[in-house]
Amino acid sequence: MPSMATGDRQKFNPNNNRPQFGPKLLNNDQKSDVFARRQKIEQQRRSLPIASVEKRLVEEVRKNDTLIIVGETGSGKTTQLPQYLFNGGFCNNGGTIGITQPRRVAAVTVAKRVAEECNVELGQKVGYSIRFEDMTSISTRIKYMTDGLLLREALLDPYLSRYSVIVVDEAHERTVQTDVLLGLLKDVQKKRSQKTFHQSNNQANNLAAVKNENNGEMKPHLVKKLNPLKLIIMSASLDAKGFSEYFNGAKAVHVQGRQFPVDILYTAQPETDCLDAALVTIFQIHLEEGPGDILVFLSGQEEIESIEGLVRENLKKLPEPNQKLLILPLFSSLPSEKQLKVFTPAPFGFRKVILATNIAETSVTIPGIKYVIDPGLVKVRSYSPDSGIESLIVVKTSKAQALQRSGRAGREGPGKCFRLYPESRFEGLDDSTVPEIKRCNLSNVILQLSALGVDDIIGFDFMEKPDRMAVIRSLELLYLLGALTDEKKLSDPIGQQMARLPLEPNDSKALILATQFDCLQEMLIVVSMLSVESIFYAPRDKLEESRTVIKSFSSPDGDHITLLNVYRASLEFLERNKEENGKEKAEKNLRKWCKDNFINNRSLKHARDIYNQIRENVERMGLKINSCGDDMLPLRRCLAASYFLNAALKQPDGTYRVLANGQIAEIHPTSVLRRTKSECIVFYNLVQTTRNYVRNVTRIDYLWLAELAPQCYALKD
Ligand SMILES: Nc1ncnc2c1ncn2[C@@H]1O[C@H](COP(=O)(O)OP(=O)(O)OP(=O)(O)O)[C@@H](O)[C@H]1O
Repeated sequence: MPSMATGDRQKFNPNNNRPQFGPKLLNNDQKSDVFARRQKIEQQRRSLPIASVEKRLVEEVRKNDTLIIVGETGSGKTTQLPQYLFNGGFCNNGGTIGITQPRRVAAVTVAKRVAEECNVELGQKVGYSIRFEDMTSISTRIKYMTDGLLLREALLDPYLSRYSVIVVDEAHERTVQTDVLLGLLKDVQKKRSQKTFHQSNNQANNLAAVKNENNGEMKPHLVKKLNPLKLIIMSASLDAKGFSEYFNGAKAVHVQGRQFPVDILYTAQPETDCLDAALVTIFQIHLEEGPGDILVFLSGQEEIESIEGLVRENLKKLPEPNQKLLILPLFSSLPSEKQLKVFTPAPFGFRKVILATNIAETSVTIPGIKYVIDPGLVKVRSYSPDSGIESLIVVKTSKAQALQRSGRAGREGPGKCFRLYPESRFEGLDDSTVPEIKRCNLSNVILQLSALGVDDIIGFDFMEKPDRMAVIRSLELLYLLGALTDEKKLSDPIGQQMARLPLEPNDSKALILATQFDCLQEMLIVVSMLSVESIFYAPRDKLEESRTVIKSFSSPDGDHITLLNVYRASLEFLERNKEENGKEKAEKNLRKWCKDNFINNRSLKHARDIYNQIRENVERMGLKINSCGDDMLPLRRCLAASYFLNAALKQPDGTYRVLANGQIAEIHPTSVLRRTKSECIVFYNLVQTTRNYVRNVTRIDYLWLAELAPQCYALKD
């Protein structure tokens, strides 16, 4: 899957686009509301466990260049520490306090809260910056951002000289980005204490590239002198010892106390059907417990949408007064404005039920949540360097994750967490999650590090080294794609261009090549459609009907072109409707069109957003956006030229053998080529369930491989 940042794709420049407000004149009632809210916030802040150790924490940061802070969920780390440091003078030289979060939604909502606590307009003293959305200005001193964004800033400024302090929050999550960032920050600290500056050619190139990507704008910042970088690693559930060892014996402090108690409840027996257990628990809470909203953790969009349907169905069976349940999904590919809906209070008399993936697991405070339902499962990436198979698998959470999940209750008052498994299972869980870097394909990480001037990946100071075989496999892939030179340096221009696209290397290569095959317009659509989960949906009770309708889009050449057909048909429908009915009505009609055609409207909209975003990227890179019209041959050839490592040949028994590694797989039942007679195919991904399945498949000519990927395939005759 492409590593696409999600959410609102609008580029936002607060200084240009924000409406200018004059002083707001409030009437007396409004004034007293504002006053009461300010008093409530002040009182809340004073009662947080962290408030009693403010002075000590500021002192510890002053004394130690690196500090590890561990404190209960909800104790006030994320919202308060940056304010304490600001008040403690850590921005006096014009420096900024940067706080990284593994997820966009946390960066945005926490920044909003802290701006409110500081009584400032968001984007001024307090702001946030996530990919394609920058809510900061030259006066921003407390800046929340994703860890990926700080990595990109490092391309621009290898010293991270704008920052006096960097706080890596939720470090226990150990995402790939966090791990790369930790290694990089360690190096930046060293460089800043030495006060020498060396800019490699690579960094100079990247600087130019990123400057260009930001429309040539670089925000000025006011650091007069480079002080040592203060680094704070923070979480409620991290292995302080491991982090301390990595940071050369850095000091760890523990903030004691939690704000409100959370009752943990377990089931007596293991549950065989987690979705059903979650459904029953939602209604049990709704009918038997007091007021308060419910947060349910589910493993993915599909589970969320399926339980959403079941809750709605069951709700209709309840007597009228009990039907006041507001169901809100929350997953990463949901557009930002929809994600943020969960943070607004439910209408009077209603109870919110938020169906979320683990994006709601850390950092966020969702107002109103009193009950958490935790089935104890999470979807994670898994990668086998031997087979080259990367898949998403559902596994048990770690203890750290269970703790974080229960910590989403008890933030505004006492809460309850319903773990849908017996207590004995909790005892057997791993303490922490296996770092993502140990279980994912590393080609993207390598590309990122190469762009940062790190050529020796094996020698890079990772907290935990990735598997050597996985590094070798990923280097091989990048080499075969032409992204790396023989000296393992980023190639120019292919590697440089690939590093600038927010996609997996195969997808970036497909876009770069597409312009040569005269089909960039089509490839942009295909890559965007492949970036989202489940475009089609087939309700259990309408299986036959949905199959017939979906068939009308299908192409005998395969799934990529089928997806292209869906996108084109929806766009044509939308444009025609806009002319006749205006934008708003057209969007509404499109929703109905999607429903009638068994297409997931949310996913389609997300694909449109991604399309606009990547199109902007490739335009800035100067690639010519050309189209092959209705002739699909160039597109198929381009797919073969980019996904050549995912080529497979039909076996006499009807299965397929992946040419690059000999894996045997079947075409997935959802593919339009399921019953194909095609001798040779390329596929987008290989998933492992009870069997190996290849998904998103296109028919190609075997001979194209030797012609288009001679570095990998040679003809014997
Ligand atoms: N948006 C918000 N609305 C209402 N209260 C909030 C909001 N954000 C934070 N709070 C309050 O501030 C408290 C501290 O939140 P904060 O995120 O700083 O805690 P934390 O220690 O970082 O927690 P975690 O480890 O779970 O991220 C919350 O428990 C809640 O009471």
